[in-house]
Amino acid sequence: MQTFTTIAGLRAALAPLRASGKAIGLVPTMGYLHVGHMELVRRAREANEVVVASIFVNPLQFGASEDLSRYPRDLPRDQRMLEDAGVDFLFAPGVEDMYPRPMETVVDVPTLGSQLEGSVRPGHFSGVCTVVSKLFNIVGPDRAYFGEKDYQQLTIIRRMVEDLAQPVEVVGVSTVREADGLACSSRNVYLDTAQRAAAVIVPRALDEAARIIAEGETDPARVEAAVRGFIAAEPLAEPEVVALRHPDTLAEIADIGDRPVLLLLFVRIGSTKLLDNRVIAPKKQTIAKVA
Ligand SMILES: Nc1ncnc2c1ncn2[C@@H]1O[C@H](COP(=O)(O)OP(=O)(O)OP(=O)(O)O)[C@@H](O)[C@H]1O
Ligand SMILES: CC(C)(CO)[C@@H](O)C(=O)[O-]
Ligand code: BAL
Repeated sequence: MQTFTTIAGLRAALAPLRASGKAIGLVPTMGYLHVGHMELVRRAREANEVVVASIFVNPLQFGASEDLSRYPRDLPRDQRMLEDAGVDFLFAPGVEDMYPRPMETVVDVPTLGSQLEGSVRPGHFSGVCTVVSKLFNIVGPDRAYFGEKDYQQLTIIRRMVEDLAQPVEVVGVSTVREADGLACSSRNVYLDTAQRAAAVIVPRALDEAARIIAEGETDPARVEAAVRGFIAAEPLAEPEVVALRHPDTLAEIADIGDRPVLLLLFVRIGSTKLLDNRVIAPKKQTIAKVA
């Protein structure tokens, strides 16, 4: 695996491969890799002749009071993991490589990006769209891989690619979990022992919502209130976003009919944000047979 820190270096390495028609898969990350990231890499490796991973802790997507400076970093360890997984190129630019001048141009998907997680992280998704667009321009991937754990991010990126006709196929990858169900996440290292034990409330809240819906509840507000209460019963957990939405558009839903619904959770434990979600299929109506 070759590591590049400059845009020009990576472009020069990829140009002949692209010219000879090789399919390029891109896995964008912020590093401090875990098995969830490695699943994205595995999917990219099985479908593309060339795999590029990127590691860049993107300042544009962090608010002033967020964890940019303490975000976990371990480049040598990440390099070993990517090399072992058969990645061809790692792009690990510094801020000065990626943004030699303050960015004047931004990419924004404002309606989708200002709600849910965006309502508690203003500007976050614009920062994500801007850096992901720039990575697409640098790498020119045929396919790019993103986790369903960040469901709103994945939805916004799909919309950006469609709106701007960016020539890349966006591939969503199922969430990889710890043994107790907690979604793997780089920020899980922030949790102390008590917080880590409490964090299991997040996947359990998804189970609770599925149970309530399976029992026949059709009012989204009642499901959301019950799930909020379920999470808040864990003293260390603060439910910031609990929302039932349309799985494709993230639009609010008036009632839970016979279509699957998406439950999105954004829960704080101490200062750590945990994201999770599940698409829940409602209870099948049993239709009485006419004799
Ligand atoms: N558990 C997981 N399963 C599948 N994909 C994941 C998982 N965790 C992260 N990803 C995906 O990996 C990519 C890079 O994510 P990122 O580097 O921010 O990691 P993260 O663990 O989500 O970090 P953070 O804790 O900062 O949210 C994103 O597309 C993200 O959705
Ligand atoms: C897609 C991404 C790498 C852009 O910085 C980041 O938001 C992430 O890690 O999910
Ligand atoms: N995984 C999403 C990146 C972020 O929280 O900034």
